[in-house]
Amino acid sequence: MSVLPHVHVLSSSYLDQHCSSCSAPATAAGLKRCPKCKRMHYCNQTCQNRDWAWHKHECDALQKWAASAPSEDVAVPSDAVRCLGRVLWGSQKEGLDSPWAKEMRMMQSHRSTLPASSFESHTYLAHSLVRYMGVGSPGELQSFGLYSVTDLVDLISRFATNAFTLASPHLAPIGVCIAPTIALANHSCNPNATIVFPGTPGTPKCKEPLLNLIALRDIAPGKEIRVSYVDTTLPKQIRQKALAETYNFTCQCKLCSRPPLVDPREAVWCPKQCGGVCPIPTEEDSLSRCVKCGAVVADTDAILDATRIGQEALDKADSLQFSDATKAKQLTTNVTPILISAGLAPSSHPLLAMTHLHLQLLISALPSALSQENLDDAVRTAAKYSAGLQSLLPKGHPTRAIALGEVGKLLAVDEPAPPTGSDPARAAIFPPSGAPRLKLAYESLVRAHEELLIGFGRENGGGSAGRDVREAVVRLEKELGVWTAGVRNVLEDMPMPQRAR
Ligand SMILES: C[S@@+](CC[C@H](N)C(=O)[O-])C[C@H]1O[C@@H](n2cnc3c(N)ncnc32)[C@H](O)[C@@H]1O
Repeated sequence: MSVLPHVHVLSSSYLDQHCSSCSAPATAAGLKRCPKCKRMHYCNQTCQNRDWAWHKHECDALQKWAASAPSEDVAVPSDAVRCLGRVLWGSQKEGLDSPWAKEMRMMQSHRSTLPASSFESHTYLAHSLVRYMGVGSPGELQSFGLYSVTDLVDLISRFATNAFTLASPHLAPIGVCIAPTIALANHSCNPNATIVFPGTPGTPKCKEPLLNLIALRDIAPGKEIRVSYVDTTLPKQIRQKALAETYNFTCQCKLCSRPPLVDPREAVWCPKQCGGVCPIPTEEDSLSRCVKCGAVVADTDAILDATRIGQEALDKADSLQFSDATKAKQLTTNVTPILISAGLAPSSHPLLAMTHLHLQLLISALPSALSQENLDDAVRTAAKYSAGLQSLLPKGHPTRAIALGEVGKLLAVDEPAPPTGSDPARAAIFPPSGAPRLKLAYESLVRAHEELLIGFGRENGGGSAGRDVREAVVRLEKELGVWTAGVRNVLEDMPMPQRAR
């Protein structure tokens, strides 16, 4: 199922990097800036014209907001405020009794059961929205269908409960959107479907950003379609907290109510190194045993300390990654070994999230510092991240598919200084060099392509990410000279054979 969201906006930091209409990234030709507000950017006149129905209201509001802003940092309202602004102008444009406006109003609100933790953020959002809309009195809100403060709180609660992250075809979060039909899907931490923006070839720009609801496995007729509202690589406690705070419910899915004996999200290696794993000890339950050999984890304090330090470092590095990438990389580089030496399994929190952040930092630094050492470091980190995800997410999950593609793409980068000579000991070193490296790149990309076709839709060719990987595979095939019919079949994008009924 694929739909165009009712409204979508880019986050402030992406306004000059993506088109505000179709959300495509800037190409070499650059983007055209709105000459009035100087905030919104577009691919071309067509995209600008298409967005004008919204932007004509927004443009004035943005200019007034910027004029009264105390500093450039806050010269553009948050994406939540701009998205809500578009909801209100949209309701006026379409008509308060239009199906568009009714669908918006029918989305679930938690106004009457709002947790105290959301009072402050909702109040702040309400004040910001009123200021952004330039509304001087409550009466002026009536033309938007808001007749009381209760209606305003309802609007904000519906937004908080139903908004989706607008993501790039490679899963980078770039904004926020509302699509009432897709918002009907309830949550599970082990979902049978996923929501992506694949970027579809041949789709006119006026149809983008197209949101796709994609089945991750066969769903029997009558069975409920469930997606995940939170990152399912996180441990139960963190998922449950986020679900309670933002969505106001306690998840009862199988993963939450009947978790496995050892959840790979919260596991340490056996202290006797038998190959088994033990649950991460907690303050409340410090006795932890290996599920395979029964060995007891002795130094529980060291594990508790390491996970606490890891979480703090992760939060800090996360907040620094764009403003001070060097400092963020220092943190991930220094703290990752602490987590590893405490025995955390690669799929465990916060090691997996730390590995992911470290990988992003390594990849963004590569173009300016491409050395064999840096490239190999990035390959190793990508492989660790991908391996961690494989024990948590099902085959074809978009996050897992993208991560596997990253491994293949990094392995396929030309080696700047491959080792010379024929040292037999090198055969055991990861990543390999020369032809074995290309072969590994090829195998990873073929597997990634297969998974991208699932996670981003076979009919979409796996989306932009699937097409990128496919092109890389074809290039490597030529390089490796492996034009075998068996391999080509994998890439034919042929529909899967129908199951026997
Ligand atoms: C995006 S809406 C989903 C559609 C909503 N159930 C409806 O009928 O409009 C999110 C809200 O649905 C409810 N919800 C979603 N998944 C749930 C679950 N697994 N268990 C309990 N409530 C859930 C919660 O109230 C949540 O805030």
